Amino acid sequence: MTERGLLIVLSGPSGVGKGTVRKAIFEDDAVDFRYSISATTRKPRTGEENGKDYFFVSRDEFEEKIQAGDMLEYAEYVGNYYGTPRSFIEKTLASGRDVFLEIDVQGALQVKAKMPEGVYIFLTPPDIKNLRMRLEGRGTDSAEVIEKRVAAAKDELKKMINYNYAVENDVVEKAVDRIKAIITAERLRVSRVIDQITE
Ligand SMILES: Nc1ncnc2c1ncn2[C@@H]1O[C@H](COP(=O)(O)OP(=O)(O)OP(=O)(O)O)[C@@H](O)[C@H]1O
Ligand SMILES: Nc1nc2c(ncn2[C@@H]2O[C@H](COP(=O)(O)O)[C@@H](O)[C@H]2O)c(=O)[nH]1
Repeated sequence: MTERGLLIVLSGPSGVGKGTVRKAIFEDDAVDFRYSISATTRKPRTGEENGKDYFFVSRDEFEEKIQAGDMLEYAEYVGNYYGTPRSFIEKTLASGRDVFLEIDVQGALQVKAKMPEGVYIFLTPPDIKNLRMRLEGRGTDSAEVIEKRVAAAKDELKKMINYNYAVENDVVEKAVDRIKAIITAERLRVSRVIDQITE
């Protein structure tokens, strides 16, 4: 029987640097896990590609997918739907490959309730002031949306306790190394547990 892949969930407030850190992790050729592309009703930002950054869909399409049970989890965040397509996750894990999700806190906690065996990592900013500066510096959101994202972040930080790990994103390279170390340790732990069961 094929050993199931490991589910790795990177989460945390908007603007903390999840995408930046995830892209840096995937630049490493030795990384062999698959990235789960989310669906969203948000409009693409300059440079974003359908099927690469997100599957960009209409609200009607998204709601049809919810009704059909096609979403492993979904959340409405600052006026748009975001969700994780279920079939990719199930097929990839069943084939023995590890899957990496980068999703918001509401979604991560939904996945954790369904798949507690996953590895749940909360990426945290040095502080809220720094988070706001990152959102402003990114230059992709209006002042109004930034206020909403910062307000959401204050609630999300309180949910850090529900994760297996908290990683500070003070310096991107350091955060990347910390996350890689967690994944290496978790893979070893899971394979050793399976060895003991099958001994
Ligand atoms: N360690 C860091 N130090 C300083 N700036 C950072 C750091 N990590 C990321 N940034 C910057 O912060 C901004 C937000 O990063 P990013 O878009 O990766 O966040 P995110 O958590 O993926 O946001 P969202 O959830 O909204 O997609 C970007 O401009 C990025 O370059
Ligand atoms: N619950 C989910 N949240 C997701 C998913 N994909 C992305 N996100 C999170 O949404 C916010 C906003 O993203 P942005 O691209 O508009 O800045 C951010 O926290 C993302 O991590 C998902 O599939 N499910």
